[in-house]
Amino acid sequence: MAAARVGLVSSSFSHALHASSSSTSTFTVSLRPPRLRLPPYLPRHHLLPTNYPRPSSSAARPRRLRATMSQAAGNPYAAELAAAKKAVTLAARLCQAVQKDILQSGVQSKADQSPVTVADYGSQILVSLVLKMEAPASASFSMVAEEDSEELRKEGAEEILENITDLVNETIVDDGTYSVFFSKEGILSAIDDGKSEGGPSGRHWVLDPIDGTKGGDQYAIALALLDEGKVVLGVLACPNLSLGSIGNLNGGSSGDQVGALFSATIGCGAEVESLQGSPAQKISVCSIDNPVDASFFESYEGAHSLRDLTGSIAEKLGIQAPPVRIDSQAKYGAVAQGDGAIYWRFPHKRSKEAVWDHAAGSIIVTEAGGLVKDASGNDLDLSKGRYLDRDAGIIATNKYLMPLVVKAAQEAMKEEGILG
Ligand SMILES: Nc1ncnc2c1ncn2[C@@H]1O[C@H](COP(=O)(O)O)[C@@H](OP(=O)(O)O)[C@H]1O
Ligand SMILES: [Mg+2]
Ligand SMILES: [Mg+2]
Ligand SMILES: [Mg+2]
Repeated sequence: MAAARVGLVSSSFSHALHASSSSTSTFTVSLRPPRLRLPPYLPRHHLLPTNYPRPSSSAARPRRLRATMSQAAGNPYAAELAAAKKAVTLAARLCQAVQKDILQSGVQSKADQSPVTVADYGSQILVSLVLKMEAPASASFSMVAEEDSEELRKEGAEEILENITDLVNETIVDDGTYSVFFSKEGILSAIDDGKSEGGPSGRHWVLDPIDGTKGGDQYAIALALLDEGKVVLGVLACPNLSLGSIGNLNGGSSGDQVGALFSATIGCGAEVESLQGSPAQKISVCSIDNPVDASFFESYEGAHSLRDLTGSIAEKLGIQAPPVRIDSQAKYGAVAQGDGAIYWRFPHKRSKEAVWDHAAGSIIVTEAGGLVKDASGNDLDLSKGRYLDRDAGIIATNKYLMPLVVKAAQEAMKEEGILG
């Protein structure tokens, strides 16, 4: 089989195929796709049609969705947006192939004891591949991504590495866009494409390959582009989130499409479409201005946010509706489309918040007309490297509620001794 080893700098497959050898190569381009089969314990095309519970307050009903033209018209980042959508859609396909329970069989523990799975690694590799193949200016490719190859290079990780390699190659063959084959070394090297430190100058992709690894039903593949220190686009693939039941507060009907793709580009608004490719719909945050009518989202995982504190903030605001707890940045998507009024997180300690946990979600909310601030009411600064430099807590809501929520949060934090 003829094959050319190439670096990931080509903007098209045909270009890549004719590229000369490079010692920095991370994958092999083959003239004939390899014949690969998923291991039997990794079933394909199996979806969990789950939905998060809808807020019970009728005032939290969102505005009707409006069909819009694609964000391509007049969008200076149209090419990057198209590449980002393609990247997370392909990664979502891999994630769907590896369902949660099966996914746990390939679980690795990171140094901080948080889990990372074959799907986290696989998703990160596919996003990096698609961005390098599709996005312009890929010669200066920089990506700040959550995972690295350290655990996979350790003794005992051979089987997991083999599973990831098979899974990634199988997904690429199934998709059919790229005739690319990853070796095990290529897999390790592609994961480490995400080691950039980001920062205030130049362009950096920011990726959470699976947000919500350790959680309930919801997870997201979250990808954003940072340009000169500002988030300029974000896409959020939520494979288990239902579309089409937005006005139905009792949850989705069996006819609902499952799999949502949120996207936003700076100055162009925010949209949602089906992961299977329905026309995009413009979205906007709700216009509730009385907190009594508001509902709020917070982490499904109790360890990720101080529930005593958020209970006290909710009480100060007079919020009647019970908390809606879901995993991942799907919460940002839910606020952006007006499913609820507020998303907040107040970590237990002043733990570091990673840029990939907020970059995509925050621009989707701000482009939907909302605000995203820290607990002191300051804008988030995602240009400080891999972690946010912020005051305790993150709040996403509309412009009416933000000052009220910040005030209540400050008071509650003082009472709890969290602020001096
Ligand atoms: N103790 C903790 N406090 C705050 N956040 C935490 C945490 N442990 C993990 N996280 C972060 O919370 C994210 C999930 O967000 P949420 O709580 O909104 O579902 C995780 O993303 P990953 O699943 O990508 O690791 C992880 O970055
Ligand atoms: Mg993680
Ligand atoms: Mg995350
Ligand atoms: Mg993650």
